[in-house]
Amino acid sequence: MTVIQVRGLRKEFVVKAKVGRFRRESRVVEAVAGIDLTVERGELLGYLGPNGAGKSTTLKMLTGVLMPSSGELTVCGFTPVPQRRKLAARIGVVFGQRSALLWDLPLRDSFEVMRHVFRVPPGDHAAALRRCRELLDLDAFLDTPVRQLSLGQRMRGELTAALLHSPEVIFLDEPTIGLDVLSKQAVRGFLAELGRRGDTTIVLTTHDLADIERLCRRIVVIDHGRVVHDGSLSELHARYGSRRRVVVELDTPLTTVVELPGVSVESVEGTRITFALDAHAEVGDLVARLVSLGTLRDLAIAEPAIEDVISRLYLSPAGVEPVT
Ligand SMILES: Nc1ncnc2c1ncn2[C@@H]1O[C@H](COP(=O)(O)OP(=O)(O)OP(=O)(O)O)[C@@H](O)[C@H]1O
Repeated sequence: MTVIQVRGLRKEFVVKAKVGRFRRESRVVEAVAGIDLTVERGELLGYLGPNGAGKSTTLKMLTGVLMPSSGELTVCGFTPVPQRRKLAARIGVVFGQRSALLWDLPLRDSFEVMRHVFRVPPGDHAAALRRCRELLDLDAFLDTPVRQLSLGQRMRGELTAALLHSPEVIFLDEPTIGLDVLSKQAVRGFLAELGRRGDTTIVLTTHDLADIERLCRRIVVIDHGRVVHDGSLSELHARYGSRRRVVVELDTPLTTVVELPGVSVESVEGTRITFALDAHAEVGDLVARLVSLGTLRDLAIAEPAIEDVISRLYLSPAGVEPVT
């Protein structure tokens, strides 16, 4: 079942910029420049892109906060801005910088307010809260006023608040930003569990590469307001020619140049050489060559790092065939 359907979505902002000492000129910023996207029920989608790519703007349009300049979009069958109230009952939103919690009251009271706002039957509310308490370890700070919570504790509270009415789709904008390692793990573990159950669709923007590796089965990358990749992480690696590294330890320094298709020398430190292999190169061919030179002592293969592939992707201009 399709829960998000987006066709030709655009958002332009008119900004005033100072020209010279006194004059101000209007300039149009195209934040989202024609996005098509279909998301099915239960998908866990990573929505990525460099700073200013248009991620938050897209999320704001999907959640009914911003009116699109043009294009069509439905979320859970609703058009977000005109049907914002109906949509609010079906979605959950966690925007890292904004809080849905009541600052001066204990966390528990915010959850009680949510129950009334969304008219959740008491039994359903209690069951949802019990699950969040267990999975997010809330009990130690349920009675603490929100303003006294640490960032990680608050984020766990925000996630709970967004989920208590059992939304079909949850939108998360940078949910792990600024959290310590343990809180990050708690949040990721919770989202992974939510994803595994398969009935909640999750759309997540993040700059944290560990979030992507741990959670996102599908990755949509945008740049300059356009989709430049839509697929799995392994497709991303294959498409952007991410390179494995083979580090070899030799008995004596190499005197012959090793020339193989798709293999290049990345660094040489005495008898230790790091080779970079593109997606089509075979490790076996490199090993066979080094053995034939009679010099190989030890070898380690490092799989492509996600940092490598994402930085290559962000550096390749949108619409142009990526580097291989
Ligand atoms: N209210 C606004 N008025 C004017 N320009 C805006 C407004 N909101 C966003 N923009 C511009 O639209 C573009 C996309 O911004 P957006 O916040 O969607 O990017 P992002 O991908 O979420 O970036 P980041 O990773 O830094 O959060 C940027 O050039 C930004 O300056």
